[in-house]
Amino acid sequence: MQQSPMFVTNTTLLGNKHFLHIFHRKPFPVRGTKRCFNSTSVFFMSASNRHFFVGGNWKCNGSKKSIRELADLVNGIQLEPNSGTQVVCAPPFPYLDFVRSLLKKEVGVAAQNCWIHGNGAYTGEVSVDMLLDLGVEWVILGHSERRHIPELHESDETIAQKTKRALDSGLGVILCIGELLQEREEGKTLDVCKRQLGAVAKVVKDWEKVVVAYEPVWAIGTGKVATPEQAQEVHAVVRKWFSETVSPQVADKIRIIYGGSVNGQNCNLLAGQKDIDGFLVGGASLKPEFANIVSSHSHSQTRV
Ligand SMILES: O=C(CO)COP(=O)(O)O
Repeated sequence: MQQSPMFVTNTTLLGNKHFLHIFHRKPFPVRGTKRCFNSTSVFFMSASNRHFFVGGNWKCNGSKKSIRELADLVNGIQLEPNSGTQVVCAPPFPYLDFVRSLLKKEVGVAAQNCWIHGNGAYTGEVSVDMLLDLGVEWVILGHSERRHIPELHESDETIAQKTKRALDSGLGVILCIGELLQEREEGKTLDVCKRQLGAVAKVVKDWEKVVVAYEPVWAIGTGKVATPEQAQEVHAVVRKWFSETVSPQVADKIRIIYGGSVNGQNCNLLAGQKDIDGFLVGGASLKPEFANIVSSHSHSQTRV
């Protein structure tokens, strides 16, 4: 005889993440057993209420045709109800307006850079006011390509001033930090990250609209992803730095996301780490696997 379905739920805390466990009776009891439940565990909220954040950094890629296709792909991603996951796409400057008009409103748009000053006689630059005028909500600052490509070579101080200008005007900032391979090999990873953050902390007091992206330079575009343990170690130190240097409240609230060769395969393990609150994705954000990365927080510890 078929039994009526029965659901039992409870919740547990793993790391900083709450899981809802749903036990459902199998349609037919296994012979000789009375207990016959399958269980499904579903991640539903960070204990600290940090919503998962996934940014797609499209870098210097795209055409009107390919960007239209990519926007269709992003619009097709089903954001899990109540997950609070935030998705933001960062196209090159000339496509910002086009992308804002194509993407559904739940998906944010970020610029990949902004000018350090306001409007004026600055040939070739794009001001924060212009970004706001286009409905852009975020800007990526301090990306390693802007710090380290010799023709660009932005300093910690320049990045800090840009961050201040963007925040003062009401934009959110995805602030990238991270060490070069040589710096990692010399054991300087944590010092480099703290130095880069420290420059910003000198001029920024309100961190409400900042997401920190830890992007080890050796992992960017190389296929050499940091292990979940390597990333978690740095994220934990960064959070501790916020607690000691800014405040425990900011440390608890601020999203620290990981970037560097994230793809549809490695995202779940990374997303399961206590202090990894999302991703900044380069190459894989141009492909269908971006959808897997967006939903990785809910699969990071799912057991069926
Ligand atoms: O630079 C990155 C995101 O900003 C990461 O790039 P990849 O994901 O291509 O390694």
